[in-house]
Amino acid sequence: MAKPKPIKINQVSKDFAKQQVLNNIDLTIEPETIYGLLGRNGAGKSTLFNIITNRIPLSGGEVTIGGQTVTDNDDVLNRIYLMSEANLYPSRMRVKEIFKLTTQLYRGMDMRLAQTLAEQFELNTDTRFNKLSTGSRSIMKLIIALAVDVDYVFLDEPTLGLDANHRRLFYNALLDSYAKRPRSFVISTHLIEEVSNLIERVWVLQNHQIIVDDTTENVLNKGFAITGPAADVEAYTAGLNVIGHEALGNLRVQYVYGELDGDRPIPDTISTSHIDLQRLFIYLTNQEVVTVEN
Ligand SMILES: Nc1ncnc2c1ncn2[C@@H]1O[C@H](COP(=O)(O)OP(=O)(O)OP(=O)(O)O)[C@@H](O)[C@H]1O
Repeated sequence: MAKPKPIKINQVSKDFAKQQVLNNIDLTIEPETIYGLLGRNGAGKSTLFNIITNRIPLSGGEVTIGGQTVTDNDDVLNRIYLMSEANLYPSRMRVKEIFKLTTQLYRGMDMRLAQTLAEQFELNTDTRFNKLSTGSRSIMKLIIALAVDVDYVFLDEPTLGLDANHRRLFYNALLDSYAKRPRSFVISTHLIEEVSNLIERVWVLQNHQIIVDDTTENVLNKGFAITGPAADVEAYTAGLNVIGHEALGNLRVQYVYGELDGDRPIPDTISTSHIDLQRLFIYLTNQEVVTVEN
């Protein structure tokens, strides 16, 4: 089967009344790649997902696949699945009926996988949707997202309401399913450390724009903690892209995003180490103005 065409997000903007949410977003979603979309509460993650999947209209720009717009285009929309908090199902419908409905709305669904996952997650498929707990609703939607036959799956806070065991089960099921049938997943989440081993590419949405669009590996390689006596640390980090700092007794830690200056010798009093994605995200999104060199 030929590889699907990438999704291109070109200069996409969105305003709600007078409130600007997205400002000229440019992104490419490649086939068979797992992305993490990170952003603080209200940054616009769900809005971006809703636009890409044609749930809401955009205010400017366009979203295309292979040159075709996604707007009201069923031919391309049936290759894209959005799992979100919204409950779109008839409330009295049973889980197994919802699975069947999904096969009709998309190109199909791997019913055997859906059944296996339902057993693993202990979801009774005879239960009516309105009788499911919050966690069980999430589980049902996750099962559909993993079993539906599409090229692009958008997961908007997929683990909402799931306990730690179920979250682990889901991450494993996602990787398993991806290995058997590679396709793209775009995951928005606040549980950054839990997905950092899963995602190949990181997007950070902040101040209406994408401020990071890079491989997870590159992003992690660019994040440093520089620790030592305050005067030495400040002298060493002068001119570098400092995104945050902390005082630890007599020591100071400055967090840097970007290249360290290779020509500048590191004093003996200073230690440098890499930082995790969660901490990097906190500092990148804590500031009014952030300079990010992609
Ligand atoms: N239908 C709507 N009408 C008006 N404003 C909206 C609408 N949907 C979203 N917004 C506003 O757009 C902004 C972005 O919301 P969105 O839900 O996309 O953020 P998010 O990044 O998904 O947030 P969270 O992490 O809290 O779920 C918020 O200020 C929200 O209040």
